[in-house]
Amino acid sequence: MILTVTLNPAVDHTLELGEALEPAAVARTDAATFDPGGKGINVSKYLVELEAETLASGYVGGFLGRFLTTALDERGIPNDFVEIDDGTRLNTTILTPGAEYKINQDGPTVEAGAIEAVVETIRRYEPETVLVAGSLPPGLDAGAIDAVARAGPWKTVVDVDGPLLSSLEAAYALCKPNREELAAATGEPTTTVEECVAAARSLRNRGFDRVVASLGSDGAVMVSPDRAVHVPALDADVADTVGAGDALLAGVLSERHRGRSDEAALRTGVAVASRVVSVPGTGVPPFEGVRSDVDRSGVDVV
Ligand SMILES: O=P(O)(O)OC[C@@]1(O)O[C@H](CO)[C@@H](O)[C@@H]1O
Repeated sequence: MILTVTLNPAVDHTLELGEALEPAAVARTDAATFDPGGKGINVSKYLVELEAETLASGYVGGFLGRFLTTALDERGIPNDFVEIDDGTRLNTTILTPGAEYKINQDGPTVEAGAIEAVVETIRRYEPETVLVAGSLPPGLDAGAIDAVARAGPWKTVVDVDGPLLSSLEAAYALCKPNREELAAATGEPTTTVEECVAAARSLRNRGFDRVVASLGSDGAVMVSPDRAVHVPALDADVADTVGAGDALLAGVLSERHRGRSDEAALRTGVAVASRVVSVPGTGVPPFEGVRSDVDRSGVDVV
């Protein structure tokens, strides 16, 4: 099982507007969705669609927390969250013709000692892999993620921002920075694919067995102990990019969990991400035909 931990989940509110946002004018729309979100939760949503065994965990609280777990139950996403007193946040995406605005709240305060309750939940399910993904809520620091990684025999994967990535101290099976996070974590240039591979190699040497970097329209690279592979992006009609990195990670983790090669895993990740960018917000599009997208994708060993 791949158990995902989202320490700072969100309800994703996505609004599509027919025209640009203007100051001091009321914008109106009938295109609005609410999705259970946060990076680990999204990965679990995509893993279910890829028929991989998963469970979503983390903290929830308040009426948005209740909405989130109810929505996951209704959508058949296995979940077991720790309840906290403060309320789960609402994150907003506004899509206008040609522009994407994203506003993320800080989230509820969580006491440092509360990480033990999440660790207890993880232990109950004996997962092979644990993914910790997304921002930390106020009250927690990198030590909480290291505590999860050190608490059991599972492989731990992380998808966190650059400064947090560089302050982790435990051993990790994989991390998935985007281009900016890779630059922030290493202080190295990441303009070209070759520079991203070099930066990913130096990040590998700091305690991450594999580094998968999502590079937007340049696709993605994976640097593992013995090689580096690059898969270019597939053509897609992009509604928005929210959740693209989570989709890439879900594709990679599902295939690696099935014992497939790094190339196969990265090609699947890129194919899944190209599906997810075609729908607004963090809803799950149909994944039929994703295998033939994988066959269409190229791969270079770099
Ligand atoms: O504020 P964080 O935790 O960094 O990111 C949260 C978030 O933007 O990430 C997901 C998309 O990747 C969304 O579901 C969610 O709103």
